[in-house]
This record gives sequence, C-alpha cells and structure tokens, in this order.
Amino acid sequence: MGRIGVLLLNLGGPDKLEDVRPFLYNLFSDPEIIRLPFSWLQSPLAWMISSLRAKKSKANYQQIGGGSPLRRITEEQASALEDKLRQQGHDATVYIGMRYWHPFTEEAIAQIKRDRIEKLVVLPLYPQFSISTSGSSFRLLEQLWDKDPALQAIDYTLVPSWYERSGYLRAMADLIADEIDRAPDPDGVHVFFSAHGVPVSYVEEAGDPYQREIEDCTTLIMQTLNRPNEYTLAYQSRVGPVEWLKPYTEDAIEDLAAQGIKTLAVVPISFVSEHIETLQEIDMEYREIAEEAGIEHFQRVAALNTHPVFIEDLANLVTDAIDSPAIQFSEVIRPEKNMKMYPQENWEWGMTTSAEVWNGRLAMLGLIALLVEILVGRGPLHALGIM
Ligand SMILES: C=CC1=C(C)c2cc3[nH]c(cc4nc(cc5[nH]c(cc1n2)c(C)c5CCC(=O)O)C(CCC(=O)O)=C4C)c(C)c3C=C
Ligand SMILES: [Fe+2]
Ligand SMILES: [Fe+2]
Repeated sequence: MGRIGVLLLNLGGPDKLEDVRPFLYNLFSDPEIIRLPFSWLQSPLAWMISSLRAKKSKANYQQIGGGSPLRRITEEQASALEDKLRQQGHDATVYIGMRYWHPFTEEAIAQIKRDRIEKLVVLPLYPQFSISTSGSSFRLLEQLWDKDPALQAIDYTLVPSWYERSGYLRAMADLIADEIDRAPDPDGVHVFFSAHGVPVSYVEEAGDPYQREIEDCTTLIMQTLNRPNEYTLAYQSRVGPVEWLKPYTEDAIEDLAAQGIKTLAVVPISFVSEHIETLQEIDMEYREIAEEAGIEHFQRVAALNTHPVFIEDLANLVTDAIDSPAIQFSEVIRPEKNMKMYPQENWEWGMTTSAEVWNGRLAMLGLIALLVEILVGRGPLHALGIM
C-alpha cells in the first residue's frame, strides 16, 4: 500500500477575539449554511450578518477564555490518530482541514499534494452527516478536485458518517456511565442528549439525513449503555428566525424539571470535541435555565476529545475505509437544486419572470433593512437574537 493520507474535516473556530468576525463571515458566506436566490447577495449579506452577530458571539468566546479550543483539540486528535495508525504499521500522515478557520481545508490540500499522497481517506469529525457540516466540506473539496488534475490522480474515499461504529458507541457510553455513577441516585439520572440543531427545511426539503442519524445514534448509545435510565433528545444552538429541529434544548429542560426530574446528565452528541456550544452554551446558559427550573444536579458528559477507545476506533475506521469500495463525491447527499434554505424560507424562487423581479425587490428591501439595523443597532434581527 502506498503512502496514506487521512484528511480530518472540521468546522474551525476563532483562536482569539479578533478572529470572531472574519470567522463568522466565512461561515455565513457558505451557501450550505445560508443559500440566497442570488449569489451576488451572499457576500454583502455574510458581511452584514457577521458584523451584527460578532458582538454577541465575541462575548460568548470571551466567557470561555477568548477563543475556541477546537484547533488545539483537533490537533491532539490528529496526532493521536497518526500515532495509532503508525503503531499498526501504516505509513500514514493525518491532516486537518477546517471549513471556516485555520488551518483551512485548502491549506491541508496543498500539503497533501506536496507530500505526494497516493491514497486519501477523507474523514469528517462529525459522527452524523449534515448538508451543513460534512456536506459543505465535501462540496468544497469537490470544487478543488474539479479544477486540479493532481488531485484527480489521488485514490480517495469519503466517509460520510460513522456514528454506528462500536468503538465510538462504547466510548460515548463509557463517558455517560462515568457521569451517571457520579450522581447521588444513579438510576434516577435522566440522560439528556443535546444535538446541534439544523433548520427544519434542511431535513424536510433538502433531504438532510441528519435528524434520522441523530435519532439512530441516541438509540444505539442507549443500547450500548445498557442501563435503566430514561432519556430525551433535544436540539440546541439555533440561529436566526426560521424553525429549527424540535424540541429545543431549553424547552425540553424546563419540561423535564416540571415533571419533577432532579438530575440531568447532558450529552453533547453532534460533535467530538469540547467547543463553544459545550463550554459556554451548555455549561453556562443551559445550566442557568435548568437550575432556575428546579434541576438540582446539572451534570455534563465530557466530549470525546482523545478518548483512547475513540481514537482506536478512528484508526480502525481509516483501515476499514481503505479496504472497502471507495465512496466518491458524486455519491454523497447534496441539497436538491433550487432548494430553499435558511434564512429565506418565505421567499419565492425565480421560476418565473415576475417571481424573479419580486425576489430582487425583496432582496433589496432586506438589504436596506439590514443596513438600517447596523446603523441604529436595533431591529428585528436583534429582537430575534441573531445579533
Ligand atoms: C454537527 C454540528 C453542527 C451543525 C449541524 C451546525 C449547523 C449550523 N451552525 C450554524 C451557525 C453557527 N455555528 C457556529 C459555531 C459552531 N457550529 C458547530 C457545529 C455545527 N453547526 C460548532 C462545533 C461550532 C463552534 C466552533 C467553535 O468555535 O468552538 C457559529 C458561531 C458561534 C456563534 O456565533 O454562535 C454559528 C453562527 C448554522 C446556521 C447551522 C446550520 C444551518
Ligand atoms: Fe454551527
Ligand atoms: Fe450558540
């Protein structure tokens, strides 16, 4: 077997407060996150939303020490995985390609070319597939491949999702069991899975398998845990005015408290590292909501980070992927063409000339409203909590 490259894909996060606004700009420039009827609107809108959201987002990053730990943790995971693969006798190098911040996917690809990698396993660090996460990174890679014969010469395979793997499930169950056993009444602990949300339109219109995969994943983790504890699945971190997957985490916490539940073990389930939504949103915001609602023990299950069972499973996943038929870009799920996506659910698509004219007018009105909101610092986006 020739030289193996493993490309770990991840979201990326601002290393320091000055990075927050440009990081958000990159995120909102992604048509897989916000798709607009006119591509020329993407950059100005991304600029405006990122400028408006930066203040709130910076305050959150400030609360966790002024930046995201994602780069450091992903580097630790990459180096643990590389060590494990080498111990198993593989001449493997692990690369990190972040979607919205350093080290960018393009930088990883440039290094992969310089290293003359012959066999590449593309492995997103998202256990479940979403159009907005793994799908977006695959789309970016596909664009790079389309224009580069050197990349086309690499024998690559994609791993769309991997939440069913037994090592991953065992590592998650271990961490949950640790937390349950710490509680005063272990059997009374309510296991609370909090998944990152996506807008409902992703699932219902674009065909995103994310919700189904998350639901399957929680069932499999509970089977692996094999304890009598009750459990709930809810969705956190919504952004913007559209409807996201329900129940929302804060509502589900309040419902459980109203039912008399006293202990929650909150399990972050969409992501394998600590990041802003575990350290700030769960540990600070949801804790406060829970305690106010009457939850007496609000416990949070740690993220996998470099859990040895998890890293070993990732190494096996890489070798399994090499031994299986390759999965190409054309085989992964992508949103249907002309699919409506966040945040313009109510806009008509330009199927007819008159719709097109109205789209243009609405887009201009929206743009003007956003400009006014930036200037005055108040408006519907602030009211809805986007900024
Ligand atoms: C599987 C995980 C994730 C999904 C699905 C996802 C979808 C999604 N996210 C946004 C908007 C934002 N995400 C932000 C940060 C962020 N998102 C994820 C993961 C998923 N996102 C992570 C791990 C992080 C944090 C990285 C870090 O710095 O630690 C942010 C920025 C932070 C903030 O301002 O709140 C935004 C904005 C949308 C719109 C979306 C689906 C359409
Ligand atoms: Fe996100
Ligand atoms: Fe958040």
